[in-house]
Amino acid sequence: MQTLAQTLSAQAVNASLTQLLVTLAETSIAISGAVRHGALAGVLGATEQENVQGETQKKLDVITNDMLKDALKADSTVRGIASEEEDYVVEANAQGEYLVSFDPLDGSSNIDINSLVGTIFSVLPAPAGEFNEQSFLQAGRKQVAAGYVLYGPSTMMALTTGKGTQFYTLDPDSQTFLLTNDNVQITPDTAEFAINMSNQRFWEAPMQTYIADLLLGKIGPREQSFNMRWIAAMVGDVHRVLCRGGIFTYPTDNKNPAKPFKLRLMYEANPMALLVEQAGGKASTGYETILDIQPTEIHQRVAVILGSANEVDTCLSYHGIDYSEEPSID
Ligand SMILES: O=P(O)(O)OC[C@H]1O[C@](O)(COP(=O)(O)O)[C@@H](O)[C@@H]1O
Ligand SMILES: [Mg+2]
Ligand SMILES: [Mg+2]
Repeated sequence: MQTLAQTLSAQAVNASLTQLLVTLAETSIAISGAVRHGALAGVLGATEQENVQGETQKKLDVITNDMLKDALKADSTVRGIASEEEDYVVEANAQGEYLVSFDPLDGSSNIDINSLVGTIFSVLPAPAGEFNEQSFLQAGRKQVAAGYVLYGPSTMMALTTGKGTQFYTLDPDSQTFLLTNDNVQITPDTAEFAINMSNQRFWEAPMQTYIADLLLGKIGPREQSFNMRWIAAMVGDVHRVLCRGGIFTYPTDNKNPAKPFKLRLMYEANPMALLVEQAGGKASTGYETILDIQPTEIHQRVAVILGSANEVDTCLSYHGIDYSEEPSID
């Protein structure tokens, strides 16, 4: 089986991007070790701190953020970083060619129940000149690489450098990632959806109607039964979609009108959207293709609808309807 470096070489990925991706892979192997030790290492539970988004930080949020920040600052290819757990962008090396945005621990509410968590990352080219937040504000389409590492029963990495999406599995003996799927393909059709149903009353009309039709199953307009899954870690839900198809959404809601979206564009939606598109799927907000959004700030949030291409299209067709005139779709 091919190693990560061998696969990147076969893809003609340049030396500096290869170096950066190896740094990310090696750091995630160290994170995998920290996660595995769980309660034995005293890394479970919350800190006293909040991040810039007002969320209480788990100990592992802080530990994994520091591991990635230290490793990336020490990598000469990195110009700067942006993280869910850092209020502001962090400058790294003046000569660095790349900007890395990351969610060091996705699904952190799962950590104390020993359930799925992961790390999500996005790599953008560093613009010439001054380094600041503005440097990161590039559409997701500009990403030169994106991926996640899932700390599950086995540790797996999904990665794209724009040449399809690949899966690697961490060999626990050699502590190296080995290529286990060189061409991930999302089935275009699906009978499985993922959404946090507890927010139903807060959704906009298009999502209310779309999900209601899925729930009607064979007696509804879709004339088929749909199953539901929700891991509460985007990294786990998107991994399932990449493995066996499905539609995943965290839609707009009005639970808190000041915060209509949950997922973060730069280090959750964009990298996942690139992985999904590179595997033949689609990713949208309902009104706009995620990878075409022009970001306005590093911690901004967006609605996300992604997965099997035909099912995403069906969901989007509900968003084209004027619900003030017509409350339901035939
Ligand atoms: O708890 P909810 O509302 O179901 O939200 C789950 C979503 O929140 C997230 O956990 C946010 O990620 P963080 O753990 O990095 O904050 C997503 O991964 C997941 O899809
Ligand atoms: Mg997250
Ligand atoms: Mg996180």
